[in-house]
Amino acid sequence: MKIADIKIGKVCIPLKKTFKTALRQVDFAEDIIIKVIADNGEIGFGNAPPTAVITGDSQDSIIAAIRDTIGPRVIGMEVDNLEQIMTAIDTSMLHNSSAKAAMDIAVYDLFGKLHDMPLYKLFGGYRNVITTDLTISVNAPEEMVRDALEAVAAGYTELKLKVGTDAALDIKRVQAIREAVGSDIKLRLDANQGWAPKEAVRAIRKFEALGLDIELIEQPVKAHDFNGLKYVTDRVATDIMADESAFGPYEVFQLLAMGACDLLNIKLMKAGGLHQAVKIAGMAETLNVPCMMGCMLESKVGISAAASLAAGKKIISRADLDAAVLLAEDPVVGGVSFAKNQLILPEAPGLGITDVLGWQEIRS
Ligand SMILES: C[C@H](N)C(=O)N[C@@H](CCC(=O)O)C(=O)O
Ligand SMILES: [Mg+2]
Repeated sequence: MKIADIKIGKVCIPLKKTFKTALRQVDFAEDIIIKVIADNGEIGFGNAPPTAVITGDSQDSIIAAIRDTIGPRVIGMEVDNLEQIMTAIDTSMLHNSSAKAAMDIAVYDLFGKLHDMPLYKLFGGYRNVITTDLTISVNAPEEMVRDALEAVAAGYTELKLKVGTDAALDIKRVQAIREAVGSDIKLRLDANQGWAPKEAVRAIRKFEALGLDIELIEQPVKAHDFNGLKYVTDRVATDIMADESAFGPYEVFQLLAMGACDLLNIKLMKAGGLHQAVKIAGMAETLNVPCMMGCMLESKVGISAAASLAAGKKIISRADLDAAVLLAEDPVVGGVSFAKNQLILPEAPGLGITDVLGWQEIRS
């Protein structure tokens, strides 16, 4: 099976509710979706949501990288030569991790189809169901309480609260939500780089003093500030997770060598795809650093790929794979299915995806 053609398209899906973090606010998920077509007609699906504030990748940069640089490198290659294709993707250009991830996901989908195996089994098959949290956007405390209660009523037992806009208000937000949802619901926080290191330590010690029982805190400080992240990790009892700092395997290696965090959030769009994410999981497992599989605002193509890796690997013990349920519509046919807060992995080969409805081809 050889890679014969690559088609690039996009979907634009409204969100059920405005998504707000300390970094950005959005009402639509824009997702570049590629179809990598093999010479026997089989299609591998991949995706890349442009999340410029985190990855630096825009819609135009993703399209250009796939069309002009990464795509031409892999056309004609044998899907069975997976390692060679992955090297071609990785060495095709610097950065552009989202475009690389799209190509990597589509090639893995084809590889699974070629070998008639679902991707989660190919990655180790540790489990076939995973539990995801649901993200609560940062808003006024009353609105966040309403959203949190709605999520709990819908069956979510783990909530990821977005904070990081104002430390004093963040304390009120988290306190109000803990009071409303009770002690059985797991609360994790994501500051999306919003605090300065000392401010983070003060806020987290306050959460601890108030007995708010926070499971973990994601990315308290700026992505590049590894020393600041370590400063926080060393001074609080609550577990600290690196997200934006833990970009690809090299950054993760540095963070782990420094002991700068307690946990890692792995995302395919930061790592550059499944192949690189496997390297991160391997380093984490070696040092017994638990991982969460995360996502951007993306369609079920990327969520199915991320869930496949998370289900495959024991060290990926947590999931923030809620993007597809934040969308008002699901244009993806097949892939993971949802039952309340659980993602059920498909037994069909590859990602188990057969079509993406409303996909508009981009021609240049
Ligand atoms: C969607 C997911 N729950 C999430 O919060 N992901 C990112 C932010 C993604 C974005 O801004 O599109 C995160 O910071 O963990
Ligand atoms: Mg995060």
